Formats: sequence, C-alpha cells, structure tokens
Amino acid sequence: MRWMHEISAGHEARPANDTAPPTALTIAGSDSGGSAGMHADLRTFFACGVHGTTAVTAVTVQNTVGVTGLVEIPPETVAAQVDAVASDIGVDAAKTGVLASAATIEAVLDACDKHGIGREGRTPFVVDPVAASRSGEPLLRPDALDALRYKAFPRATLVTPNLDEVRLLTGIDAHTRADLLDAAKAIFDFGPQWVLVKSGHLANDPECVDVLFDGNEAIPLPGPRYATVHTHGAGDVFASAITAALAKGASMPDAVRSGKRFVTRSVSHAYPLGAGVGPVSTFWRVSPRSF
Ligand SMILES: Nc1ncnc2c1ncn2[C@@H]1O[C@H](COP(=O)(O)OP(=O)(O)OP(=O)(O)O)[C@@H](O)[C@H]1O
Ligand SMILES: Cc1ncc(COP(=O)(O)O)c(N)n1
Repeated sequence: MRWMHEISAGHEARPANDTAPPTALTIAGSDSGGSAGMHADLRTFFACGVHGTTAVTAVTVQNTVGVTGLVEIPPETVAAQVDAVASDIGVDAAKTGVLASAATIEAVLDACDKHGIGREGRTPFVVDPVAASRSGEPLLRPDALDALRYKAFPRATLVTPNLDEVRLLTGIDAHTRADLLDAAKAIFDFGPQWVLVKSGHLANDPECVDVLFDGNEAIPLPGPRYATVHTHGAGDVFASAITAALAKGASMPDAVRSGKRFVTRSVSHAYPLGAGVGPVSTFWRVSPRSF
C-alpha cells in the first residue's frame, strides 16, 4: 500500500479478462445510511449484473432523517481514483452523483477525457446533477453550477435532472407533464447528447411519466406512481440502472427503458427504515423473498 502523496506515476493496465462482467464506474458521494449515493449505485450495479467501481467525491454524514455533514475528498484524489480504475479495470460506462465543487468537476472531467469517458470518447457518461438531498440539504457548492452547465453537460452522453435541479439550473418551474419537455429542451441547450427529465416531484400527477429527449424526439417513459414516501435514492438507482445497461451495450432508449422498469420495481418494493424516509429497494431483483 502506498500513501497518496507517494503515488506519482500511473497504474499499469492488466490484460483484459474475457470472463469478467461489464464494468460501471460511479463518481459520487457516500451515504452512511446506505440508501442513496454510491451505496445505492453499487447495489444497483450488482443487481444489474455489472461489476461496480467507485471514485468517492465526498463523505456524507447522513441517515434517513437528513444530512448533517459533508467532507469533500481532494479533487486530485478523486481524479486519481478514476485513473486507477480506468487504467487497470477499465470502464464500460460511468455515472456521476454528488460532485461537490467546481474544482472536483474539472478534475473529474480531465480524468474522464484522458480515458475516453464522455461524449467525445467511446465510453457512455451519465451526469446526474445531484444538487441537494431529498431532505433539502445542499450537496453541491454554488460555484459548481456553472461548471455543471458549461463543462460537464457538453461532455455528457445523458443528463438526468429532477425538477428541483431543472429549476436551479435553468430557472424553469415545471408543474405539469407538459412542462417537462420545455425543461428537457432547456437542459439540452447546454450540449449533452440526451436529456432525461424525471417526474417524481410532480406529486399531483397520478403517474410518473419521465421524458427522454435527443434534440428532436421526446420519448415518454410512463410508469405508475406508488403511494409511498420511501423514495430515498430513487434518482441514484435510476441513473445507475441506466449506466449498467449502457455498460452492457444497450442503446440509450433501451437503457433508459430498462432503467425505468428497474427503478419502478425498486420504488414498489421500498421499505421504511429509521425515523425518516426509507430507501427504494433493489432486493426484488436478487432475493427470493423480494422484501
Ligand atoms: N412515488 C413514485 N412511484 C413510482 N415511481 C416514482 C415515484 N417517485 C419517483 N419515481 C420514479 O423514480 C425515478 C426518480 O425520479 P425522481 O424525480 O424522484 O428523481 P430524484 O429526485 O433524483 O430522486 P430522489 O428521490 O433520489 O431524490 C423516476 O423514474 C420517477 O418517475
Ligand atoms: C451521497 C448522496 N448522494 C446523492 C443523494 C441524493 O439522493 P436523494 O435525493 O434520494 O436524497 C444523497 N442524499 N446523498
């Protein structure tokens, strides 16, 4: 084991292993409560049959009630994790969660560029612009908004905002299904290849119809709305299930449809935990009892 300050050169790549499953990388924060962030991402990758790897951006002090602390990992350490994973294990698709600051976003994008991750490279790059926890605590510094808009989004294969993130990033206040396409167009103008606007926060809509947009066509993704408050981690599970499908070689519309099926089943199996908001459950895919 070498301490971080001793690592100067890159890692040597190992020969490819034909028996290994596809790999997906999450560049995200940890959740001590185990419901959201990279914990949810890794569970989803496992349930979807891909090997999950991680670049930790921030450690959150979090439970089902809220987030009471966040410690950022130095940007160069985040970039070094991306480099270590990509240069040895490889990355078939990558996603982001909490990116914390402009400096971390820039370090991550440089590391991704180096390994062909992102729109101009061969490897799909899903940017989930996580800005706050479900309980409202900020997970992104205000200086990071422009870095997301003008640096990360143009490099993204897919951007997956919820309606609060749409409001923060574009000023559009979406309240109806019809507003989702306007929201998707406004995010698309920042330059990603695809945009997926999520409808979970349209609380008065009897269904959850998300919208996938590629600049020309809007593809509706219908799903039932379950009467549960336990949706902690739903956005992370959705983006991770999409990333897993992309890692296996699916087209974007197929990956998003399979991610939607996965997250809908996960919401339908959500369980109470602690005193606050419980997580959506990925157990349905792997456990005979399905919890
Ligand atoms: N009550 C629900 N019933 C069914 N599906 C839901 C429900 N709430 C959210 N979803 C679905 O879960 C996915 C995540 O959507 P949402 O808009 O909640 O994203 P998010 O805000 O990023 O998630 P999070 O809850 O983790 O903050 C979407 O496909 C959405 O339609
Ligand atoms: C580390 C981390 N990443 C992401 C989220 C967002 O998930 P949610 O919107 O369900 O709180 C979170 N709460 N914590």
